[in-house]
This record gives sequence, structure tokens and C-alpha cells, in this order.
Amino acid sequence: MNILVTGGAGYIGSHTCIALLEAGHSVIIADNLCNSRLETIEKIINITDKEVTFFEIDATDEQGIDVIFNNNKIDGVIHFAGLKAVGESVDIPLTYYYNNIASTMILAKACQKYGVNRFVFSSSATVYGDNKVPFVETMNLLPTTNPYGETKAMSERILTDITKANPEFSVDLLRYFNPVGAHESGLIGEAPNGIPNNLMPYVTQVAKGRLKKLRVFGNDYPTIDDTGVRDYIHVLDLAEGHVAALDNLKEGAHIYNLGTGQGTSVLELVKAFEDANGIEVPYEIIERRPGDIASCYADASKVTGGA
Ligand SMILES: O=c1ccn([C@@H]2O[C@H](COP(=O)(O)OP(=O)(O)O[C@H]3O[C@H](CO)[C@@H](O)[C@H](O)[C@H]3O)[C@@H](O)[C@H]2O)c(=O)[nH]1
Repeated sequence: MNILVTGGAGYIGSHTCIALLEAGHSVIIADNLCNSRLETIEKIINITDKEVTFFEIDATDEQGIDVIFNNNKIDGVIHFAGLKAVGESVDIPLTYYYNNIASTMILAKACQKYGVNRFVFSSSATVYGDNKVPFVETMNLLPTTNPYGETKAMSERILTDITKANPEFSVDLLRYFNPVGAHESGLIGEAPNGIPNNLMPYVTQVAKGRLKKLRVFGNDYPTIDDTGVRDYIHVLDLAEGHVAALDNLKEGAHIYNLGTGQGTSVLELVKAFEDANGIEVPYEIIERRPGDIASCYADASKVTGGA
């Protein structure tokens, strides 16, 4: 299939493009490079030895997206592009709401216009809010702690509604837990522009000596060692999840958690990283980061076939 991948130069997007190409699909990447690099496209090509079509475009550019649909045969869309949740994002809701919802609507509209019926949406465990762990797909969603999470929940609802109006439109809503790791080539990985907000890239930059020490956000959570617990899933497993989703799309909207089902605390992760690499990661405990919850991990039985 020819798959339009928005945000395909980003961390999860680039690993997914490799998985798609290796599974025999073609990819058309649309990315505005706001938190990614052009050279990642070259690396995808080098790793897979396959051709890639690239458009430097913002997913909110309605006319530009229309031109892409008009000029290319597209069988399906994977929509990764979006502004990401970080602590301080709670201060700029309008930007998040505009970018993340407009892009979903523009792409869904183009799919309706051009008869594209396969859509895989990059959602997030954030939509569960501060729910009871483990998070199960059937749970009622709680309000999330940041505008980014709200945009993911709203995009899910918009796409679900479209499947009701147009039963041929098939959507998978993939709720990611915390992706970590890199492609085995070592050529691509998580390299955010600027100082990382997420734990793993921060830890790797401390290990490299680029940042002085890790700041652990809070040690007063009701968890195993009082630090935040998350479900860290390897990015290549996440990438494979997208290929499987595309291959198995069914009519209507379907939700899948993409997580391991196992919770790991911040200090457990730091210790595991130190043990695996034989490197010390200096850290200090500081106050909680606004918007963070204590525990977030998946009930992964729907994707692993256990349910
Ligand atoms: O410098 C840091 C960064 C993070 N943390 C902690 O590490 C854990 C993980 O934080 P982070 O890597 O920032 O991920 P989350 O806040 O869990 O958010 C991620 O996981 C969500 C899904 O659960 C996605 O929606 C988000 O986009 C994604 O960034 C949390 O307990 C943080 O408090 C630190 O202590 N120090």
C-alpha cells in the first residue's frame, strides 16, 4: 500500500516508516520538520534501500494536503504529526488545540474527498487521565491534565464520528505509552531539538555528558519508590504495531493500547540504564512537574491476544 505518513521524520514516525518499507509498503512522508530533521529522511532511505517521497509541509496546510492527495495514489494515512505534551504546554492551549485538531480534521476531510478509507491515528495514554492502572481500552476517559491530551481525545472522537457517518472509513486509534529505544542501525533514534522533555532522551544526554544531571520530578508519589511509574515500550515494537494495524484494519473505529503492560519507576529506569551501560547517571530530586500523574501503564492484553 501507499501510505501517507504525517510526522514521518519524527521519532516514532521514522521508525514506523522503516517498518512499513520493510513490510513492502511505500511511504509518502509529510513533515514540517519542526521537531525533526531532513537528514532523517536520508537515513530512512539508507537503512531500507527504498525510495521515499517527502513533502516539507505542515499538516494544517489544507491546500497543500489536498495537492498531495490529488497527485499521489494514497491507500492509507498514518497521522503522527502534532505538537507534543510537555509540562509547560499547559500555558499555550490555543496552539495545541489549533494544530492537533485542525490537522486531524484536514486529513480526515481529504480522505473522504479522495476515497481513502484506512486511517491510523497516533493517540496517547494521556487520554486516560489520572485513571486507575492498568489502563484498559474500555475505560471511560477522564479529563487529561494538559491540552495536548485533550486534543488527542477530541481527535479520537472526531474520527470515531466519521466512521459512523461513513461505515467504510476504518480507523485505528493507537494509544501509545512511553516509547524508548532506537533502530538497531544506531542511525536514527530520539533526538529532540533543544533540551529533551522526556525522561529517556534526558538520561541519554546526561550519560553523554551533554547535560549535567537528571532532575527527577517528585519523590512523593504513591508508587514503589515514590517516583513516577510509566510503561516504556520499545519504539520498534510500536512501529510494528502500526504495520499490524494497517494490515488488520476493520470497519469502524477501534482502540488499541500500545504498551508492555509493565510499570517502571523513574529510579528503576535510571538504575537499569546504569546497569546496562556501566555508566553512572547523576540525578537530583526536585519538585513534581505540573501535569504529571503518579502511574500510567497499559493493560496490553487486547494487542497481545490475551483478552
Ligand atoms: O527530566 C525528566 C523527565 C521526566 N521525568 C519523569 O519521568 C516520567 C516519564 O516522563 P516523560 O518521559 O516526560 O513522559 P510522560 O510525561 O509520561 O509523557 C509521555 O507519555 C505520554 C503517554 O503516557 C505521552 O502522551 C507523552 O506524549 C509522552 O511524552 C514521569 O514520571 C516524569 O515525571 C523526570 O523525572 N525527569
